[in-house]
Amino acid sequence: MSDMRIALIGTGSWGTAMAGLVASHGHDVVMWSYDADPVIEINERHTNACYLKDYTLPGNVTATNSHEEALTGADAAIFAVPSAFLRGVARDCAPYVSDSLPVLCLAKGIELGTGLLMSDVIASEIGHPERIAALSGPNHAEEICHGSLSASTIACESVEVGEFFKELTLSPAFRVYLSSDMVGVELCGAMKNVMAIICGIAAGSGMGDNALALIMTRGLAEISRLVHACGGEAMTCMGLAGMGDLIVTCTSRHSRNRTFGEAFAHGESLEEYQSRRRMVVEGAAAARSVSELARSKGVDVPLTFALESVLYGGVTLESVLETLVNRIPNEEFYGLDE
Ligand SMILES: NC(=O)C1=CN([C@@H]2O[C@H](COP(=O)(O)OP(=O)(O)OC[C@H]3O[C@@H](n4cnc5c(N)ncnc54)[C@H](O)[C@@H]3O)[C@@H](O)[C@H]2O)C=CC1
Ligand SMILES: O=C(CO)COP(=O)(O)O
Repeated sequence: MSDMRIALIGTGSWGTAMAGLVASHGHDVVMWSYDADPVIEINERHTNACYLKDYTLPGNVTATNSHEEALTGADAAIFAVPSAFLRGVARDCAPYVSDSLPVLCLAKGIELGTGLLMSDVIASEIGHPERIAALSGPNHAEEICHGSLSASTIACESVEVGEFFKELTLSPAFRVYLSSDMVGVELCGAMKNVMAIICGIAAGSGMGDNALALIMTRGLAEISRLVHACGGEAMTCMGLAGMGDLIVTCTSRHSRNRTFGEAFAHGESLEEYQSRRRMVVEGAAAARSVSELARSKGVDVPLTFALESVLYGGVTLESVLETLVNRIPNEEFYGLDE
């Protein structure tokens, strides 16, 4: 793979770490930023301290606020925009994306109102879904930018496109596995954020390690039921995008979802937390969109429904907990038959 020019859409923490990873392989990376400040900082000082502290980008990474400038002449595009903004950003990029450009999606979420995966949101704006891949796994940007060992899964319909992005991102410290199960990989990425908020709330409310293991395990069961109902493979839930990402997001101090849950248990609102951290808590939006998708498929996702009712239904934590612990336990693996 000779040196290429890669458009990296988004200058948040994951976009910045991924830009560094790709650029370290010798490719020129042009980042598109929604905000003006990161463009000046990246071009003048090679840092993006608001999103990634103590990290210096390689010199072959530049930034712009122009979609056209980022995408013209690109050999591939990587979308690293929070899920809530992805459709609008993809729409603005569409005029500059050629029909055959390979595209990699890093966003984790489900679109409210449509139930679409993030790769499908991009496809509905730029067309040609067969050239779009999704990368998901236990990948906190704060560790990857410093070369700490990590791994991820790239899912794609096209083996050729999957292999292309694997080669673009693979390094000894960043191991990349391939999958053809886009539904499983992307749904896992959206749903583990919900479980991480619930784990944060549990920890912040004083529950112990047994309770956190219970939430992660029953969370994985409900993730598997929805993946299966949507046509994905339950085994994907056992992989990096499933169990791997669930563990890291539910336990890591870097996780915004987990730390928001803890802050919420101590009385901070979603709005207060997001403006304090200048970051998006995607599990909060996913509690709603995943619940909507599960209802449309007739799938039981009690933990997700519980978070939805606490965040948006005015239900108290105490009453939701009482409902959850008074449910009569079912067969451990119900809902996975044909
Ligand atoms: N941070 C991480 O370690 C990881 C993040 N991800 C996923 O990557 C995606 C990007 O997340 P992060 O880089 O963490 O974002 P972030 O929370 O660090 O940054 C937020 C970004 O959103 C941009 N933004 C704000 N308002 C906007 C608007 N109206 N339109 C467009 N952009 C706007 C900001 O400029 C900033 O670049 C998310 O879907 C996240 O789940 C996945 C794996 C790891
Ligand atoms: O997806 C992530 C880690 O893989 C990021 O998780 P948080 O959004 O909770 O920080």
